[in-house]
Amino acid sequence: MEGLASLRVPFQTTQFHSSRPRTSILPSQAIFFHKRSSFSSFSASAQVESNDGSATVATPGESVTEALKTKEWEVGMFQNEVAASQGIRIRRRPPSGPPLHYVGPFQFRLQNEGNTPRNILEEIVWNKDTEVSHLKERKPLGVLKKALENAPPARDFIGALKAANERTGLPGLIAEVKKASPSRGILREDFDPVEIAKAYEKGGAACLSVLTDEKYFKGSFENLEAIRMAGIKCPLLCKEFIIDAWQLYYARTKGADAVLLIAAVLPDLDIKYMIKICKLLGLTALVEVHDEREFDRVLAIEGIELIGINNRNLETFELDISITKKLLEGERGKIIRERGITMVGESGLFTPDDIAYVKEAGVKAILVGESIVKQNDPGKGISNLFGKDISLG
Ligand SMILES: O=C(O)c1ccccc1NCC(=O)[C@H](O)[C@H](O)COP(=O)(O)O
Repeated sequence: MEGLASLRVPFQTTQFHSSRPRTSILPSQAIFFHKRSSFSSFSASAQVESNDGSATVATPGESVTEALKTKEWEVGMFQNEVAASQGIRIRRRPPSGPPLHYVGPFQFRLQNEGNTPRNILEEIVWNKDTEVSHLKERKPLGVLKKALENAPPARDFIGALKAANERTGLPGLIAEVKKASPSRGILREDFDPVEIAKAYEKGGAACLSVLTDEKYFKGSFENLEAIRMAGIKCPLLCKEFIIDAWQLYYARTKGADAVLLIAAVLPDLDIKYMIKICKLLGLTALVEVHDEREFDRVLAIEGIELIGINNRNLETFELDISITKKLLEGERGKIIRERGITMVGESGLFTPDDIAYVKEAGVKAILVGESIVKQNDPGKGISNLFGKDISLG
């Protein structure tokens, strides 16, 4: 789509690319502008049928493209309302609406509280929404379904974690291939994803987590594909911000064996629907929670086999590994044991004491990035983390 720019840069992530004079901008406001497509000159009233079969009416002066954008925004607003009713604070779309104003070839939007993300997770989700809609245009679902025929077979992610847990008596390790993160910046300058993946596997990792988000984590689907094609045997988690079922198909075509579904972002119906699609594709869903409310929502969903407790608050970056313990105490821990759900402790794990602490809390697996990816030898980083060599020898 069009180039998006902002004068006030939220979280220092968007860039200004315009030669447009800045004098017309109010001091506390910013402007998003887009180059208008050739469709924009079409101004007669028109009706178009959208994906859900309903019709969108373009009023006089409004192009079909603009009308569709408005419709898309309305759907987003409905999603925001459903999500909010489930305690989800992340808004799927900016609530103050799509771009409104046209001058010459540019489309303007005043930046205000309603269209500025409230935290980094919301910013990531809004960007992902735009990114995915562009990708979908390039590779529609039909094309992906065809590509699935050539995808490598999916491997047993939970089976690998359980086997490692039985072999070592310690939580099975999902080792994360991550170059950077919003909370920590660049973690490793000399980043060779395949070399890191090989070192992790040699060091005793049961599974690998590969960041595919480019903008915030400097990851890529090329990394995921390259690791899969390099002969790595560990099952691979596609660590992505999933907001659309299309991404599940895409991840599978790139060699993923598992995907992450974040309860702080996805309403219950989305999680239920995506779990069904995952089963259809042979993908394992790691459903991530951070607090009691999210955990209870997820426990009420049928067919959940793998739940991660993220010790990092993705809105504030605050890390607290006692969250894993708190959520697994009492009735919830009992339900987990009765149902045989595999629990994963995620984020902020650095020492053998941390591992002992979350193991004691009841996790059978851990997801670790920073503490091992930063080591010169990430394989050695694994022995340091566990306080002993857990490789197959
Ligand atoms: O890590 C971040 O800054 C972050 C920000 C926004 C959304 C997600 C984020 N991280 C994802 C993760 O939770 C971690 O990559 C993963 O659990 C490993 O954590 P760590 O061992 O602390 O690197």
